[in-house]
Amino acid sequence: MASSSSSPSSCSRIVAIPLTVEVAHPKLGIISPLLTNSRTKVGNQGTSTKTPNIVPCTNTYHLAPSGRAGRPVMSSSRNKPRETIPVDNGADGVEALELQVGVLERHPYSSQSFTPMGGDECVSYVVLVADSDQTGTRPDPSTVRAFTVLGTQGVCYDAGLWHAPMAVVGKTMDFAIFQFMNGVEEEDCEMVDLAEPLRILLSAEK
Ligand SMILES: NC(=O)N[C@@H](O)C(=O)O
Repeated sequence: MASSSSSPSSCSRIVAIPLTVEVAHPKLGIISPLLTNSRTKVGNQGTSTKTPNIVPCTNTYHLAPSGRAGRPVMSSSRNKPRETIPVDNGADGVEALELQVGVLERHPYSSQSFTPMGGDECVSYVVLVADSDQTGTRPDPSTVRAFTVLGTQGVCYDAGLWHAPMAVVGKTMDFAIFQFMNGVEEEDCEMVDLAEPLRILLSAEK
């Protein structure tokens, strides 16, 4: 996993908002059976509804410098909660939580999807995404957007979208992760250490 540092702009808190299709970044997909469309079909003898192609499964390893092909990889992942800091959010005196994020990553040639296993309707993890800066090689911290995500929602980072490593809050979460990989470290994942951590404000509500 290749990493380098990036100097973000001055660091104020970023408020995380609930993830919905209306507010999601164009390259951030949501995986949920509640998101149906004209392609949704009834199946399994009428016991299921199935919606195909809900998020991209991008593989552009043919563009990778090594020329090594990407192959589909399905992983399981158990994630412990990240440390959060109780803070006064200054608005109505309600205690909130602050999550600090010091690293952003991207998968230049593959989408990456996280599908919870056994999640519930509580806020269960935090997703951060950012666009690249003008060089195209670093995240632009001024574009960071933060979302709280329910344990019943999965997410998909499309190829090249900068994002924080999985940040579970509350209780341990299990995910199935789907992506393409070719085994070349810097082509599978680029990681950037931020000069100062991003401070994400989470509501203390469940
Ligand atoms: N995206 C993220 O949380 N990390 C992944 O790159 C991984 O390999 O787990």
